[in-house]
Amino acid sequence: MPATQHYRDGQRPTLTQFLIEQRRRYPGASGDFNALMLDVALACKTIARAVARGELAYAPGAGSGVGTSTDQVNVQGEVQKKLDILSNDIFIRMTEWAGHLAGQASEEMDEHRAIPDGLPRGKYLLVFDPLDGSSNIDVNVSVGSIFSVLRAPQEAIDSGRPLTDADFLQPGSSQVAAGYALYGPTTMLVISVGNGVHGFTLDHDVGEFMLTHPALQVPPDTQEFAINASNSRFWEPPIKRFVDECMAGQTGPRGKDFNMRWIASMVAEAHRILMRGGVFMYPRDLKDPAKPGRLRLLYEANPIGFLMEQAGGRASTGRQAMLGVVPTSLHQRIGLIFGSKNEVERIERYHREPQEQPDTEPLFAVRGLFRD
Ligand SMILES: O=P(O)(O)OC[C@H]1O[C@](O)(COP(=O)(O)O)[C@@H](O)[C@@H]1O
Ligand SMILES: [Mg+2]
Ligand SMILES: [Mg+2]
Repeated sequence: MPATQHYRDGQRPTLTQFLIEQRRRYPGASGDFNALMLDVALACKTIARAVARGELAYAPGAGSGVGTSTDQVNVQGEVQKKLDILSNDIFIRMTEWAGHLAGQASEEMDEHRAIPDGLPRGKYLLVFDPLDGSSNIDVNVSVGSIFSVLRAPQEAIDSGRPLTDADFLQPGSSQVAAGYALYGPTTMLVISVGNGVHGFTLDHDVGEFMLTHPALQVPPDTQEFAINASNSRFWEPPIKRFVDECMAGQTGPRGKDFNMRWIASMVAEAHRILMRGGVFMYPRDLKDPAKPGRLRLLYEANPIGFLMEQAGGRASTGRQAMLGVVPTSLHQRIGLIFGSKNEVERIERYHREPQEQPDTEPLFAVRGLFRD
C-alpha cells in the first residue's frame, strides 16, 4: 500500500498525519510507537535550533563557541564537542518520559541507560548518534542525528528485570524503524518504519515536518563515490581495486567517468545518496588493527543500512549484508559500504575475488593518477 494512499495529489501531510496513516496497517497498535517517533522528531527540531543558532548561542569570548571541544572524551576516545553533549541530553530528555522506551544507548554514553525509576517503562529501545559529523560544526557544514528503534526482549518487559547491554545487541534486520535528521540548508527528517523511506522538510513557520519526499528510491547505478582517500594506503585490495577502476574513468574497465565526494559527515552523504544515488565507503582497513572500521554498527551503520535497503539500495561490510551482522558490543565499529545496489554488489564481488587485479595503473603507485 503506498504510504500516502489516503492523501489526494498535491496534499502534503505532516509527520503526525503520516504516522497515523501508517498505523492503519496495524489495527491493534497502542500508539506508543507513533508517540516515540514524534518525541524523536521533537528532539531533532530542538537540536536543529541549537545548531542553527551557532555561535549566537554563546556569550562572546574566545573558546566559548559552538564548535568548541570540551575536556570530555567519549567511550570511543573522541573529544566531545559542546553540541555533542547538548544533543545527547536533548535526545535523552525528550524521549525518556512518556513510557514508550525501556532504555537508550548512544555514541556519547559509555553504557546503555535504562529509563530511570519513577518514569514509566515501555517496550522499545532507542539507539542514537545525537550529532553525526560533529567535526564539521565549527566550519558550518551539514551535520545530523541518526537513530534506530529496536524492541526490548519480551521477557525483559514482562519480568521487569534490569536491562543489559546484550538486550541492545540485535542485528540491523530487527530494527522496527530508523532514520536521521539532517541539519543543512533545510532541516529534514528521513525515516523508515519498514514501509519504504520517506523524507520530511521542517516548515519553520508552523514547526512541523511536512512530507516532501515520499517513497525515496536509490538508483541502482551511479557515477559518484565517496571515500576518505587519505586512508588509501591502508585500504584492502578490493577497495583499492574499486577506487582505481572508478578513477580510471572512461578509459578504464568501467568505461565511464566517476565523480568523487567527501563531506566527512556520513548523514549528509547518506542523504545525497538517497536523493540521487552514489556509493559511500568507510571500509575496514589496516590503519589500526584494534579498530575494524571507523563507523559504529548500532547507531550509524545499522540505521543507515536499514534506510538504504528500504529504498532499494544496499548496505554491506563488503563481506556480508550489514543488517545480518550480529553485534558483539554496544560501540562496535565496522567497515561500512552503502548506496546504489549494483555498485555495492560489485564491491562485495571484489571481496570474494580479491586475487583479481584491475587492468589499470594503480591510483597511488609511482605512475598512478596522483603522481607524475
Ligand atoms: O574524519 P574522517 O576520517 O573523514 O571521518 C568522517 C566520518 O566520521 C564521522 O563524522 C563519524 O561520526 P561522529 O561525528 O558522530 O563521530 C562520520 O559522519 C564521517 O563519515
Ligand atoms: Mg557519527
Ligand atoms: Mg556523533
